[in-house]
Amino acid sequence: QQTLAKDASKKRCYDFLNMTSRSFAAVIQELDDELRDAVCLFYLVLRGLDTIEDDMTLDLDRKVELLRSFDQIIYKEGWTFNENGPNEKDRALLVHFDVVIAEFLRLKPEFQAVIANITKLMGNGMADYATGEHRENTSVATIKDFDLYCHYVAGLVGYGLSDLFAASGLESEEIAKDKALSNSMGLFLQKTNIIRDYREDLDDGRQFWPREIWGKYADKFSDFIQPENKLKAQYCLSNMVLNVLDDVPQVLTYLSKLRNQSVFNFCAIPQVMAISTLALVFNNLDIYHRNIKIRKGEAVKLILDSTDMDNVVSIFRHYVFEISRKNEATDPNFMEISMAIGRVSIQV
Ligand SMILES: O=C(O)CO[C@@H](C(=O)O)[C@@H](OCCCCCc1ccc2ccccc2c1)C(=O)NCCCCCc1ccc2ccccc2c1
Ligand SMILES: [Mg+2]
Ligand SMILES: [Mg+2]
Repeated sequence: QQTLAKDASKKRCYDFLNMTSRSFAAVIQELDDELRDAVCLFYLVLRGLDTIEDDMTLDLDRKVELLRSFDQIIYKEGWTFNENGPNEKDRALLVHFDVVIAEFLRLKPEFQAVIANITKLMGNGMADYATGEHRENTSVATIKDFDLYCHYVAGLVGYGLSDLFAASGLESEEIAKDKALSNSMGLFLQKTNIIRDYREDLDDGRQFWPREIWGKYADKFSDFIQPENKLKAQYCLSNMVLNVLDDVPQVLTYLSKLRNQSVFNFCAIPQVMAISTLALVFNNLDIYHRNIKIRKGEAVKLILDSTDMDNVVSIFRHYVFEISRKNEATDPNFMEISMAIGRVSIQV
């Protein structure tokens, strides 16, 4: 009877994984046995934390209390949460979070420790950001703030994944040593999403683009949706893409160190989706009006092709070339973008 109950709650966790993630559920489920459950629970715990961070209807003090104590909450058997607003997209995960906690507590202690440590760092980072001096319109001031916020919400995921890869024995301890490489794996994904999500976040009253960049092109963050600001909007966008290109060399270096096939697929697929998305959004003013996504057919092709380093390198070369083709000489960022592309091109 016990095993039946245990299998049922594990199955429910994978149902929550498929419910809360379009892009990561498939690649997580392809991981080898030694890693699959740990990475699934790592995702669900952090998605639960992010569901609290994203909820703008929560009282700020209540939000901060939950963010800073989430690393202890995941040890509280039976804990659930139903204070999320009705429109919070993943509220069901927290309503049934006792199932996630029960499975988390069945992981090897070493995996639990990695997940709890990253949860503590991310929860406190999110809380610091939510209560920081720029709290009034949750805006990011400098490029340094931008890198720090993305480190909290995504770079730390890279840290934790590298630790899990090493702890599982499927990758060497070496992969977890170079924190800058693990950080870039998260920054590249998160920053690309932040560029793509300009309009969705603006409508939610949130802005993650650093004022140090967009302030060069407009007085207000929402100015870019006005047709008369088309040119400024294009230059601001290319400036944002330039900032993201900095992480490409480290992403390729990290991927080249992986040895386990299932880990490589898991790491490479989100990165090739991101470089494809980056080429799509570059000089594409539609991002100021709607959420654009790469076509399904292209995504499928990328997934099938991203199984070895040579293919991944040529996929990056293809999209970096596409960005250079779209790069316009009249753009004030033209030279910097050409040089950033040059730095990547000598590597791919
Ligand atoms: O609400 C949403 O749907 C989007 O939320 C974004 C936000 O609120 O900014 C934002 O929330 C961030 C806070 C929660 C992070 C949850 C997460 C994501 C992916 C994982 C993959 C594997 C294991 C654990 C994972 C944990 C978000 O989901 N951004 C997507 C990019 C995050 C990338 C994380 C990441 C970092 C390094 C990686 C290295 C290799 C493979 C996957 C990687 C994945
Ligand atoms: Mg979110
Ligand atoms: Mg969030």
